[in-house]
Amino acid sequence: MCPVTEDGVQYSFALEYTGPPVGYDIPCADPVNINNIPVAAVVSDINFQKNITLPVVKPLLPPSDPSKNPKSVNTGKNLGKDCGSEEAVITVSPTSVIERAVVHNLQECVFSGELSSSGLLNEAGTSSSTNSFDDKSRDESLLKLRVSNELSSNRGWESNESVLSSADVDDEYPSSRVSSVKVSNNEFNGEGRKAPVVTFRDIESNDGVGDDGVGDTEDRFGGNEGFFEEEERVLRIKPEARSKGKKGSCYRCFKGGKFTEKEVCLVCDAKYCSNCVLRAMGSMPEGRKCVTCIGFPIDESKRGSLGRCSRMLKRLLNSLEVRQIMKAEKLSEANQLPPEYVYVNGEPLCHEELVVLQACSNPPKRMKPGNYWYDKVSGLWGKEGQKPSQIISPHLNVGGPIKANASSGNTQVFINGREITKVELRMLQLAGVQCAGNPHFWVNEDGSYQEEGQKSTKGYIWGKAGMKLVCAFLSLPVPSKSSNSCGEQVNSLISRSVPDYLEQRTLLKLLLVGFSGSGTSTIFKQAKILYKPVPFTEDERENIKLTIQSNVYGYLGILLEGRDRFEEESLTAVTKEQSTIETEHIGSTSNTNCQTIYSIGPRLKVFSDWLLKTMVSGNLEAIFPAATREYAPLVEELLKDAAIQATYKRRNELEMLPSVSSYFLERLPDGMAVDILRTDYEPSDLDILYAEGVTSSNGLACLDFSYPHSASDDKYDTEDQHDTLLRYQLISVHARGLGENCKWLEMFEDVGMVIFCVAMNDYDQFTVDGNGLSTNKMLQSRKFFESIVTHPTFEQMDFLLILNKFDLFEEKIERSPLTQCEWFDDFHPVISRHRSNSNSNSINTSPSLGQLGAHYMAVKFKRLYSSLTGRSLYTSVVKGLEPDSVDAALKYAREIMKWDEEKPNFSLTEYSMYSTEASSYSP
Ligand SMILES: Nc1nc2c(ncn2[C@@H]2O[C@H](COP(=O)(O)OP(=O)(O)OP(=O)(O)O)[C@@H](O)[C@H]2O)c(=O)[nH]1
Ligand SMILES: [Mg+2]
Repeated sequence: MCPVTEDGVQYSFALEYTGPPVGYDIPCADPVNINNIPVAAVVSDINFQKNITLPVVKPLLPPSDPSKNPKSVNTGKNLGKDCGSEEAVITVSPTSVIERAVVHNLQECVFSGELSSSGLLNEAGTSSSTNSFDDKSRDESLLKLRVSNELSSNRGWESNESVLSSADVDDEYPSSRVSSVKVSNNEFNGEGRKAPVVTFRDIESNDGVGDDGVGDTEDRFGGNEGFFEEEERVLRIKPEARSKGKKGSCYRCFKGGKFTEKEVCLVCDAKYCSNCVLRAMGSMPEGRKCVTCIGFPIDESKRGSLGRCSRMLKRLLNSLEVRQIMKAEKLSEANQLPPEYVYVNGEPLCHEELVVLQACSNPPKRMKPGNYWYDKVSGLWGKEGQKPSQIISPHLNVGGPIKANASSGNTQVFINGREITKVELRMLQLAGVQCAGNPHFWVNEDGSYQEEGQKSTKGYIWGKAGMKLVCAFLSLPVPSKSSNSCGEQVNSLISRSVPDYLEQRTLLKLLLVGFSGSGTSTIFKQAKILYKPVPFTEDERENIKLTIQSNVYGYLGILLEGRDRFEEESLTAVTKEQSTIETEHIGSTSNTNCQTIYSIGPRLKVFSDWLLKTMVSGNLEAIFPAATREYAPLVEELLKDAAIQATYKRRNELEMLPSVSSYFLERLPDGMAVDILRTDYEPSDLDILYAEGVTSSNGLACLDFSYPHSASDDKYDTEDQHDTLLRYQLISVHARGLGENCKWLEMFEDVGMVIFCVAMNDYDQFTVDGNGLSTNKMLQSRKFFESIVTHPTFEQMDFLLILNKFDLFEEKIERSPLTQCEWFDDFHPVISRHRSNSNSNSINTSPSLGQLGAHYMAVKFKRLYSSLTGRSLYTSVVKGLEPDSVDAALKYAREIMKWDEEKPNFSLTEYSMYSTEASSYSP
């Protein structure tokens, strides 16, 4: 049969794999399925001059390539296009799957090549077969496409397309528009050594199809059961969208440009503007797909966006419709992950195995096509070549036996037959497991372990206090509560008709870092208060209360010290004055019992001396909280004493008194923090936020949370129901906790984004650096920022910069110029106090000096970041301790992560535009 096109030129295709043999365990008994041949490539849309699109091949995650970014893959697109010749050579890497082969404008094409026993297309004529995966073979290989032309005449794809574009909203799916692949595997034997010929045949071109192929085709397609016989299989090929309009325009009306908001088809990537989307996608029984794409599997790179509604749809449809469409998108059969795309311990899954895996009580999160390893005894689960990412339900009968090198460990320590990674070894060591002598451990799902060959349990890995934190720090999983039910009821699970795909929850990690005093602990506490129904337990509140009370004692101590100093200074001044008077009036008696405004009575003096002595000796913590009860009346008296009040007025001279102390010391109308020191004191949320030392200042803190659904989210349309299902983890780690040269950062490689905090009011403050030199705090913050953003672990990571403490900054910049920091020496704002904004009628909308400063600072960091990484930095300003401000910043972080998932749909300019737009100062 001759493949023919509209222009009368006939083509035949030969696809050959000419690279070195590579081994993928695709069983050869598997029917030859073009969807499942891991040849590699990444060719998207090869357009020959004759308007033929040849195989569209999507990357499958290579076994040891954690690269999540499909953009990094060479698409070979231009190669095919520019070539325009009759033979195109496309460079591909041999670790991908031909997902779609689309033939436009042509009625049939033949893919000829050979499958090796490992299921690979191999150089035609040779029958090499390899089962082992050889690293070298992963190198770029060549895939040859040959096109030869003969003459013929027939109608082609273009004429189809005109039918397509007139498709009406509720049109039934026109099966005539389905192309099909006819796979002939009669030459295919069980060993796969003989070259099968894969024939692609457009359904309309079947023998005897007349010019008006549409009606014919429907009949043919309706009755295509007959095609599924032993000898031949007919498979659908996904439609490939091509816009006739200019680049970036709507695929239906050809209007608009790159920046027009568009909805994307999950299958063919066609993009429609808001005027066309409902016409092109109809009632969306399987979610956002063109009417013509219904029934086709989705583009795997879009799996992450399943069920995540766009703003456009929310505008166009009512919420019930949106919910139904999103539900259909997640649940419809055609959209489910094809089991054969998931390899577990080197074996592709079958349908039942995938169901078992997804329906178990603790399933892998967000499963995507790829290669995974699974330790059935402990339930440890991870991507091939990587450390474990999760502990799923154990004892599931899926995939093959685990391989020793499954996680590419090189520690010579084994768990259930797998050589563990360095991080796991570190975890074992921290858990107190003896790892000397290259032991082989047997670890059960409850964490109990024993050495192979021995009977007694030596201990419990995750049982030790603090192990959860250690694991969180090392980004290692811990057993979830649901995973320790021993033995899954596999059979009953298989019989569950619909696996609960909705429950595929994921944990998105946000790493919060910043230089000392930048406010990370405060943001962490804010997140707790904002997103946890019970932010602090009774015990925690009691501890916080004690912390705050001891802080206030600390402030009091600083005041008392100050008072001593001021009193002494005054006395010296007075004595000096008196001695002058005395010399002037010789013979008068000297009076050493001088009183100053800083003097206190003897009783208070005794108490003050005792308190200072206790504090200096570091015993305050010990006598606390007894002190609160016993000395409360004395403290109250002290705080109200005129001498202390006078000292407090000169607080700017007390370097040791942190500015936050004003919050606690000035909270009452009578001026001092008396109520705090009472035993019945209950700290408010704001007290907790202001309190120093509530979260560990050295180490690491983790917070698991979900963003609650709030009314304001609806208003701004930033939230969708699905988000309340997503779990997030905020990991706060102190600069000190990262070790020298941030060496611990590599433990956070699986975080979704990094939030970096900078205290804006640091610009005129100094601190002593590691070399004992006094350095500007902002410059130190910048240095820390540089080392984090350039750390190899975070190469592809998104960064959100939080410019913190705007309230303090705004107040400070009015009296202390920003140029005090040498990095900001070119800040010369032009302030017009009564300039009206050209965009509004309001008077005096010009930004304040603080706002200009914040914007300037954001730009400085953005420039620095892009010069270091070539990427754009997201920024957000946190106004102060009001919850709304931190809430906005953390929700912004969530939005960024959402965009990240949809990144393939964004162009760089669109993306960076978002970042600039969204970065705003809250005032
Ligand atoms: N006024 C004001 N104070 C803030 C803000 N954010 C944090 N603070 C205060 O700044 C001080 C330091 O904040 P922390 O959150 O402890 O800073 P950190 O980065 O954890 O600091 P270390 O752990 O000590 O390195 C605390 O007393 C906070 O109450 C803010 O936006 N406005
Ligand atoms: Mg802290």
